[in-house]
Amino acid sequence: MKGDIHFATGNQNKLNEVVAILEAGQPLPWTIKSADVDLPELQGEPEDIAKEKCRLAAQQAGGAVMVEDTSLCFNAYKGLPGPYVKWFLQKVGPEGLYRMLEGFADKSAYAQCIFAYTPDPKTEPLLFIGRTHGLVVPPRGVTKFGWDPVFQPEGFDRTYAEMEKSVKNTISHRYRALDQLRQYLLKGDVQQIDHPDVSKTQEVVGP
Ligand SMILES: O=P(O)(O)OP(=O)(O)OP(=O)(O)OC[C@H]1O[C@@H](n2cnc3c(O)ncnc32)[C@H](O)[C@@H]1O
Ligand SMILES: [Mg+2]
Repeated sequence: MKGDIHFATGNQNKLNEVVAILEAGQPLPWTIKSADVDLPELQGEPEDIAKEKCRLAAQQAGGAVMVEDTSLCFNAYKGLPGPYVKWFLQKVGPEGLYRMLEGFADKSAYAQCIFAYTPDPKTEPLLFIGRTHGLVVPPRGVTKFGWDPVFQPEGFDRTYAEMEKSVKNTISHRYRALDQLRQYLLKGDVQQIDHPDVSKTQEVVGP
């Protein structure tokens, strides 16, 4: 076993999906622990946000850290709301997100997840990007996780909210990004400095 990687997030739904995706695939020789560190909502390009979030999390947590930042990008809006979807969702809800596209013929969008990983607080984070293309539709399904009821992935007649979790977790933006990070960790010669200093950590996936 190679040690711990802290997944820093304040979002329980993300954590649940990350655990389910990792448990369904090839086991990692690391223990993934959740770290409840306080992360700011940064602004800028999604890649820069993920990198900076990872640097800040690594400073707080010490040791190896992964974070992710998720965007929902409307093609009619040239990629917005993108990383700012959290605020739009909070103010107008899933229905309001759909209604933002009412005046547009193009309802296409993509969900994007960027994982950023660093083996220690001094190393530049690496990025792993996953996208799932689809349509923004009137909300269908139970609202359990964010904008799931308004996103219908390409090739499906169901929204993320109407799918079994096990199906979402094999085609989602999060799965696609996390699978690349998993491949990297399994192949890569990852240096590990093991000095976690997070008060609220919890083991979620063991080797
Ligand atoms: O602590 P962090 O990891 O940053 O968690 P967060 O909830 O702040 O998440 P983001 O900053 O990445 O903002 C993404 C927004 O999109 C939502 N979201 C993320 N992944 C989603 C998914 O797979 N399906 C639906 N909504 C999702 C999430 O609830 C947020 O409102
Ligand atoms: Mg956030």
